[in-house]
Amino acid sequence: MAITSEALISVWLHLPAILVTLALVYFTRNYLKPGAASIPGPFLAKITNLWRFIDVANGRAEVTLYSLHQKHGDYVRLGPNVVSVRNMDALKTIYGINKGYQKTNFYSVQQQLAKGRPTPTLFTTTDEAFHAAIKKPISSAYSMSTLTEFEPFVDKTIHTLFGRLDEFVAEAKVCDIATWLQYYAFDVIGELTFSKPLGFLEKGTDIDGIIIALEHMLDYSGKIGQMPWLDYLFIKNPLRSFFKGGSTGAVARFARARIDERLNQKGTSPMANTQKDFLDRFLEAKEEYPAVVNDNQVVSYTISNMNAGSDTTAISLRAILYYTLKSPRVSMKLHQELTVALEENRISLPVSWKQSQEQLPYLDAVIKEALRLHPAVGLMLERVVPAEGLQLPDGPFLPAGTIVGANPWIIHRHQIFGENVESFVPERWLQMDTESEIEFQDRKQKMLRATFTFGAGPRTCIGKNISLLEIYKLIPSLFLRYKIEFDDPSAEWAIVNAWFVRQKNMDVRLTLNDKAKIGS
Ligand code: HEM
Repeated sequence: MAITSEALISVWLHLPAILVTLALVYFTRNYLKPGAASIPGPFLAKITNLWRFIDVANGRAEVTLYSLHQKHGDYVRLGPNVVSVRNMDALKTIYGINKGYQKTNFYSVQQQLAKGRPTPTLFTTTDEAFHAAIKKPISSAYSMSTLTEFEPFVDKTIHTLFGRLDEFVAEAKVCDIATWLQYYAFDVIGELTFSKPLGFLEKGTDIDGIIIALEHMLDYSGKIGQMPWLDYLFIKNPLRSFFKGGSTGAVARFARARIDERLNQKGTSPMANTQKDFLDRFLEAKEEYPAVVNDNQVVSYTISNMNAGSDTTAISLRAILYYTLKSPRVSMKLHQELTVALEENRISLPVSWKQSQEQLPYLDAVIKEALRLHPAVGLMLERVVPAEGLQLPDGPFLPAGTIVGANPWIIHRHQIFGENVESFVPERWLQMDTESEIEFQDRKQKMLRATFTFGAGPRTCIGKNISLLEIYKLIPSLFLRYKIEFDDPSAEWAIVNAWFVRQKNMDVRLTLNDKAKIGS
């Protein structure tokens, strides 16, 4: 007995020394992680993920990472076991088809709870077999060929947006266009998914707190995703689930309500009409693939649409508008292209998808350039190195389990894109006087291959065509209908990188361009 208490006292007396020794062992093991150990990076990042947690919490992680890559080259160590990659050949492997690189637990943190259980979606699942199974039944709904079927939904929302913006014109009021573009993006995705806008444009407000809930979810998962185990202390804490019922997400509530409505009004649903929305297509998938698609999976598809497709589109629209307005030269060139095309009846208002693709090459360059300079996603698209490991070109061998990936903000500033990569130069997407057609196509293909706006590989954005439809129709229509000027031309927008790099403070004044009459 006496011996036991003496031992306990001795441990107690030496506790600080024991803890310090354990911490030293832990940090040293982290520092010496095989493979990653020889990659440069901030000292603290080599011993703890707390470094990247704090960096992301500070809200401009893409800026830190860019300067680290400028300093260290193609590979930067961001955590004991985490490597940011800028080498294009390595990225071909990491995001290659059938290469076995799975998403990391960064994505599990984004899985919302339903009845206390995390529900993986198309976007957030880390299980590749499950991903393939749930993608197959619905991938055709997102194909290029369905775009024209979705176009009337987009037209409808553009009309509603213009109705609201006209009120700012009539009252000569300053318009916070960043917010109205977000309302547009949310209402379009509501229209496309449920044939029902979420009602943001009509009410001019954040209905049911959906936008703020999504913002909180992104703030949380951007940070916590750097140390995913923290999720089990906070949102996925079993005690919290027990006391709070364990369901998260205003978006999920909205989605479930719309699905219940649809199931209750069978026969009068848009399925009976010619215009099929996403929900119709998901319900068709349920009939065709009953073993994979049940009611919960239908809800999950709709949530993926809303969570992945609304903020990202709003951010892209804001970037296009901001950079264009900030450059009088670009504004003028774009304005000229649009007004000439309208006068010659080559385009209508709203501009159709087909017209935007065939008649407006400068618009295309402007959009590509804005999405290059400000991709919506601002953290690494993390993947886990599979069993065979990864030999980095001109770098070390990384063993299985190392977390690797690219941040679109870094790749988009690669020398492949030419000079002045920090500047907004749409012309880099057009043929130069000194360049033959073949040379131009070659250069353009290289830039397109290095474009990560919509991700890359088997987990690339399924909604890319849909968002391009929303963007390529709204932007030219907006510039045709309105003369848009910043209220304070010298003011800068405010940016926060919380996984998605959202912007605020874009006050503009609008005047009506009388020549551009909107069609029905
Ligand atoms: C400009 C707008 C958009 C941008 C910038 C964007 C960006 C991305 C990116 C970067 C990824 C890959 C994420 C990763 O690898 O970690 C992704 C995946 C995804 N996106 Fe988008 N997205 C946009 C619009 C949309 C829209 C409109 C929808 C739905 C209608 C959508 C649905 C999805 C889904 C479901 C995934 C997961 C795909 C999979 O893992 O198979 N996105 N998106």
